[in-house]
Amino acid sequence: MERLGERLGERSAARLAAVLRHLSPRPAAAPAPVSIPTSAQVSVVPQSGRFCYTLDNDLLTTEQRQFYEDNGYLLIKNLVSDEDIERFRKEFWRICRREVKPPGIMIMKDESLRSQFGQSENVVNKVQDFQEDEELFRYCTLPEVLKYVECFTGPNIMAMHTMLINKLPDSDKQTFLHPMHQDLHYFPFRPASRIVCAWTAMERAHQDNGCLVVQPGTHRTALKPHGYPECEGKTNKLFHGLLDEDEKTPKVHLVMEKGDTVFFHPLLIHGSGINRTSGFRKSISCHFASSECHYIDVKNTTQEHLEKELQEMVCKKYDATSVELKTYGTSEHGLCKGKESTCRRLREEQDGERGPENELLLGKNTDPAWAGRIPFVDLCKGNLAKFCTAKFSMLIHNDSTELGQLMYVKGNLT
Ligand SMILES: CCCCCCCCCCCCCC(=O)SCCNC(=O)CCNC(=O)[C@H](O)C(C)(C)COP(=O)(O)OP(=O)(O)OC[C@H]1O[C@@H](n2cnc3c(N)ncnc32)[C@H](O)[C@@H]1OP(=O)(O)O
Ligand SMILES: O=C(O)CCC(=O)C(=O)O
Repeated sequence: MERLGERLGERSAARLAAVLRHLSPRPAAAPAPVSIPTSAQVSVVPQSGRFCYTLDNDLLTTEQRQFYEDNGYLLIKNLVSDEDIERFRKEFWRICRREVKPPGIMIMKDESLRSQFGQSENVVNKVQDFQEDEELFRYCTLPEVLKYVECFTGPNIMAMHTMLINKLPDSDKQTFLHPMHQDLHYFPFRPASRIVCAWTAMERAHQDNGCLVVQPGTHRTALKPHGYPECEGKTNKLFHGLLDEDEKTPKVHLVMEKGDTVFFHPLLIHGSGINRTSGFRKSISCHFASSECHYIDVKNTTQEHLEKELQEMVCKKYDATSVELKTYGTSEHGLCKGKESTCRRLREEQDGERGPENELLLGKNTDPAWAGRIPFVDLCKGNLAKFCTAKFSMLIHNDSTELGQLMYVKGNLT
């Protein structure tokens, strides 16, 4: 498999690893866990009766809680500083220019500009899965963001999916329309109410440049069938939308200033239109989930065809007749430059009953290479876990696996 890694080249290999992280129920190229303390002041037990989408906390006012309960989103003005946003903007430029190449990152170009040589802010619609980019991942660890996230997830938080969207000027209806959808369609884990998206405007977002559009109250509905809806212009691959748009519920355009942040529920129906201005519309976002969430099997659900589409793409892209996840899984240390020892160790841990991670948990790991690592049990006590190995999987067949257990796979973590 190391030969496969060489053949694919660095970029493809990182991409393959990213795709497989989406698909594999087992940890992929595993970075060392990083922990960011949360306040741990939020009760993990939803308050009975009045509130079911927010947890008891000392941050949200009763009105704010009620607003989220009723509408499925909460907008906090001026949450992220200009200084941080400028740092994210600069990092985005560096990624576009390939000055930095964080492992696993996905750079999505505008379809009509794909053949264009080079990459710049002018052709990149979004970067996704930036968990290995220290500067961008700082967004997910900002205390001002996390303190709100906690109100929805509780204190044990996983950063599940990250995006920086750069909605390009769109003169010919070719590009970046986000059809109305529910994010839960992409997530094979539950419960939905312990998942929340934090979305921060990096410049003023308004109707003309394709701000977020939400249908308030739709978080109270079930997950609906998604696919490629008929819409003007081209549809982007893997951008599924509601097959039957909910015409009855009014749409609200979320006009937001730079730094404003909206937190929204994964069942809330939302999307964004095209950018009719000549400027860019940037946002940075992360989907967080409680580490007490568990994976579900998407077989025979409305999410199953997304799984199939992903599998087909992987098979086609890597010229495989079937995706043998176990085989790919063993190649991770070869594919992930600079992380060999970590990956190999985790690999050994998966294959044997006992691994260094478990020994760390048991206090028996004296290897200096593991010094300072945080065992999962501690992550559970009020920390944000940055752990892309726990990245959601569409192929989980064990419907009771906790997200946290997927981080380390084996061992009695309780
Ligand atoms: C790892 C994949 C995970 C996706 C799940 C998202 C989870 C999100 C969860 C959170 C949800 C939050 C809510 C949300 O965010 S909702 C939106 C969620 N969807 C996405 O975020 C998808 C983002 N895009 C990608 O992951 C990549 O760009 C894909 C995987 C699509 C291509 O990757 P890549 O560029 O490396 O692969 P390739 O060069 O070999 O092309 C393969 C094929 O794809 C075609 N093509 C490429 N680009 C476009 C385009 N723009 N328009 C139309 N087609 C396009 C291309 O022509 C070729 O087709 P064909 O020649 O085979 O016919
Ligand atoms: O930022 C956008 O334009 C749309 C984002 C979105 O729909 C999402 O994060 O689910």
